[in-house]
Amino acid sequence: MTAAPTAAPAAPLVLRGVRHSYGEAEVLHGVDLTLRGGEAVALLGPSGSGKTTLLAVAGGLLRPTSGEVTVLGAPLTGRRDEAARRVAYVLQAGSLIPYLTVEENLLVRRVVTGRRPTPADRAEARRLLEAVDLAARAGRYPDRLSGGERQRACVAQALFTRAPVLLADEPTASLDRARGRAVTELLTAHARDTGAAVLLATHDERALDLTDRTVSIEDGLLRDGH
Ligand SMILES: Nc1ncnc2c1ncn2[C@@H]1O[C@H](COP(=O)(O)OP(=O)(O)OP(=O)(O)O)[C@@H](O)[C@H]1O
Repeated sequence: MTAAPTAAPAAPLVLRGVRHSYGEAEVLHGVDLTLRGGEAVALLGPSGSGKTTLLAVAGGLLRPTSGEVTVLGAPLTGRRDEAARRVAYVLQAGSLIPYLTVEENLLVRRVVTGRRPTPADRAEARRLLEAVDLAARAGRYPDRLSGGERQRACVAQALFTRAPVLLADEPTASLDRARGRAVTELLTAHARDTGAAVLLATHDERALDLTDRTVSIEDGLLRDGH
């Protein structure tokens, strides 16, 4: 037997032949997608094309009807998997806990029960809140934020987890052009600086020049963009 060549490190996120159906209706028809570490990829497609479904399958929120998803080489079979813990999510519906302040909503993502946040945790939470222009809102509760502020808090929350895979579903939907670009820039810089793979779903073509690559989805099928 010959020795196996040194294996390249597994890609942060790989989807192979992923199909998904809601009842009888198949909405993903065999998606193949690989995200490399350090790249930010835009998933562009019109409303109803399958972006949210693809992200939900990639994050373990939905099981594919067939095909497979791996995170750093480990199979993802559900939200409780070890693999799923390596995926951070910016959900369209938001993910802020209402009885925690904005800053606490970040800290709770990484600081496990029983451990107090360190000064370094707090400093990083503050740095991220500053990056999304929410430093002045750090002590507020989510119900006292605007829709755009909530969306930016969710982005900061996902970045704070330092997960190697970050999936963001329309993270700029409630933002004006300048803030939308700032958030896209932040996600791209996060990929570059931390080596994370970032996939952001959007139907907004205005910020595509900021990501490393675009893949388009139409009627549940991918085609490579630029
Ligand atoms: N829970 C569900 N049950 C049945 N069909 C669904 C469900 N969720 C989505 N669909 C259908 O699956 C298809 C893809 O929906 P999906 O939400 O993934 O698209 P999208 O590209 O994210 O759209 P949008 O940009 O409007 O959020 C659509 O035809 C939608 O009607």
